[in-house]
Amino acid sequence: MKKIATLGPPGTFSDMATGIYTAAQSDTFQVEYFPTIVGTLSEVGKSCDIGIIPIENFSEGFIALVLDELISADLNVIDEIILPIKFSMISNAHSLSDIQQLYVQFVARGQCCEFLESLHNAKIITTDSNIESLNRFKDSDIPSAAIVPSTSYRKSDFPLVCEEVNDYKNNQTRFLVISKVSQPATVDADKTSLIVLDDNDHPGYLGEVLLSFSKRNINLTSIISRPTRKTFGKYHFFIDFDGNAEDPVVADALKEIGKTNNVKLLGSYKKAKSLN
Ligand SMILES: O=C(O)C(=O)C[C@]1(C(=O)O)C=C[C@@H](O)C=C1
Repeated sequence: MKKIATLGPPGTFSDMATGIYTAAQSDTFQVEYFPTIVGTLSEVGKSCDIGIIPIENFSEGFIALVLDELISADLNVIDEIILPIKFSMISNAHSLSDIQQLYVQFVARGQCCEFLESLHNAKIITTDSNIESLNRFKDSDIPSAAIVPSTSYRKSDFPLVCEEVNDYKNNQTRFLVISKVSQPATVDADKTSLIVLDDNDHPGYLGEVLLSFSKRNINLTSIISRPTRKTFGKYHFFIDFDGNAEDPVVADALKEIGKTNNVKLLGSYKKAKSLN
């Protein structure tokens, strides 16, 4: 049976995305849980065949540490999933002003800023996953709280619950399905991801790359830079675009870009439907 790596403990949003992915596959999978996002990613191709990793939140943008891992690791993107994200705050205190400490996952923190700003007395403790936040809160013996997935608790178990504490009602996170082994793109693959590695910085570097897409009428869906960490002013570019790398027009664009740049093709896959 194939093994699939995801962020644990069970009940994280990553686990929910994993459930959606596995339900749509003909293969059966055994889910393996890891305590951190980077730890999950690093098990892909080792103890696990594939992994499900959050890559982008609707309001917070891309998760930098995932982008950085994709630059250095040799991994392929084979699918994506978009999930609605709703958070609640649960507490063993009776009023917000009594809360002394609050557990929140480091990406979730940025999605609940307005609510967290309103808590003046609580020390904020960041965690690696939303279910770690839940478990550490349950173990605490002082007035505490946690920001947790809205599906992860029973309201009647806690004296204080605030629902939908996420800043944006329509909050969503995009997850990537990652594989060590490259797979032939499915026939319905209509989106491609790549990284242009900054090995050949020169005037017009980015402009030339963009021109290769625009003159062929290829629509970019995102472009994001990450520093090379070698010197200021040098960046790698992550580009997502509509189209399959095997489509002759796309293949032609990739060939042109590859002549003067070091391109890391991450893969072509079926674009997930946005939940708007
Ligand atoms: O902790 C979880 O529940 C996760 O699956 C991680 C994660 C993330 O890091 O983006 C997933 C979705 C939300 O954006 C918040 C947390």
